[in-house]
Amino acid sequence: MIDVFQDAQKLSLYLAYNVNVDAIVYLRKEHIEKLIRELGSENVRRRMEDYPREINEPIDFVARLIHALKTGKPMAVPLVNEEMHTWFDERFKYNVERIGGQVGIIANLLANLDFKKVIAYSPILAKRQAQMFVNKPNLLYPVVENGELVLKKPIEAYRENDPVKVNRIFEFRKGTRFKLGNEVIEVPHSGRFIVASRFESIRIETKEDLKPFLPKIGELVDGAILSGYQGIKKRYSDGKDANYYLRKAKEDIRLLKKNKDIKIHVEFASIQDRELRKKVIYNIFPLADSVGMDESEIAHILNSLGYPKLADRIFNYNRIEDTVLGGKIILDELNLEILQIHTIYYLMYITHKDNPLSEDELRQSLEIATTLAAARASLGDIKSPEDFKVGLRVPYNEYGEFVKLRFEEAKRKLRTREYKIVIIPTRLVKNPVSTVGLGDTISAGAFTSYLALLRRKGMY
Ligand SMILES: Nc1ncnc2c1ncn2[C@@H]1O[C@H](COP(=O)(O)OP(=O)(O)O)[C@@H](O)[C@H]1O
Ligand SMILES: O=P(O)(O)OC[C@H]1O[C@](O)(CO)[C@@H](O)[C@@H]1O
Ligand SMILES: [Mg+2]
Repeated sequence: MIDVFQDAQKLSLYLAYNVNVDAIVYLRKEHIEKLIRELGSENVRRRMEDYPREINEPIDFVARLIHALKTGKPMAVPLVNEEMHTWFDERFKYNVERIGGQVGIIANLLANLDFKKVIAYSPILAKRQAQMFVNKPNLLYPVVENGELVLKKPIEAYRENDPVKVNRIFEFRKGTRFKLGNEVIEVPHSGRFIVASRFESIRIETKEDLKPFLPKIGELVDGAILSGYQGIKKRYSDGKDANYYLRKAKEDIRLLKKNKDIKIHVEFASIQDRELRKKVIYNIFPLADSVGMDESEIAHILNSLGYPKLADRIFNYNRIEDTVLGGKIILDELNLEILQIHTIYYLMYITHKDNPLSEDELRQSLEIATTLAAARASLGDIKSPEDFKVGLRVPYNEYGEFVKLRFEEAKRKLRTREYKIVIIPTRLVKNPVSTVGLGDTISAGAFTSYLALLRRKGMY
């Protein structure tokens, strides 16, 4: 496995579009009970039934937070009311502020793992975000100067007037118990609840000056990891809309592939609005080779594709058989080369039978992914390739054998002949430093090792 990891380090990657500041709160029982007291347990319960899909007022936040705590599922809900900044800041002291967004997290991870080159792009780059990137020669931000493409360290490329985007992350821990009225709730899994800022000023796009250089950037790298589409809004006050930005996003992928047929991984993230979610899936997935997502997200996607019952089963029971079935549907309907699903207890790849990698190789790639996540969960951050070993010391979760058994059962029940499907149990850290970004870490490890394995076989 180490040799595959070493081959992956030789790769160069392009990343776009989101770099945020994650302001993290470690949620305690007292925080939760105080919020419930402030807003009233009956009000919270009622709003939980309404299931608000964006945060406009405090009760929306508390309702969705409690829902996430009750299910123990990773969720993200957009914050659309800028006036709520003060409300949050008066109530929470942020324990940590660190780089966030798929680009921010994956850029620092790959740069610290000594990958050959990481070109990280975000349409906004304020000083605060630039300072959070690791300062290493292999992590660069693309700018256009005198009509030429120049790759600079983020700290030399930030723009004074760019907005800073702060997301609030609520880290919750398994076993936390609190009362909602007479109901005692115990959090079933550790995870994170993201309050994702969605404001007019931040557009998910490649700025016009850089756009003509995307084919050149494609030539410079071995693959691209794209994410951030979840930040597109339905409509903007200047008349632009989601269709406009998605058309631009499709153009970007075509340009990146224009001079060299690089593989594209799309890291999916929660999109609450059903219409928007559907648009992102139908516009972007068909242009991607590989897609990664967590268990809430696969359920959301299946809902959009018209499989609400299967979606509910996956969300509520996380059964392997259902995930295999759902994964096959997504792989086929959107015609992906490979789909990677990360859940609390297992990681899964689904590809078509003709994928050049063997099942054993696909498993190795997932092993690298979970090892990196375990290292990050143990240490908080991966600072050097040496940290990989820390992940290797984390044991598989206690349901490891059960996972394998259930998978064999699922394969017997379902038609799987036309596919290669592999599964591994996660190496699960009991008391993670934080969980936000572990999925991004898994997907970066999985996709880059997948590319490295293809390259070994002369297939890429
Ligand atoms: N304590 C932990 N130790 C190791 N891996 C973990 C731990 N908690 C979660 N993970 C892994 O991280 C994944 C989280 O992915 P995801 O929800 O996409 O997070 P994010 O979007 O914040 O990166 C889980 O599916 C699981 O595989
Ligand atoms: O959708 P947004 O606002 O770019 O935020 C994505 C969020 O997902 C993460 O990248 C984790 O996957 C967080 O670091 C970040 O806050
Ligand atoms: Mg994720």
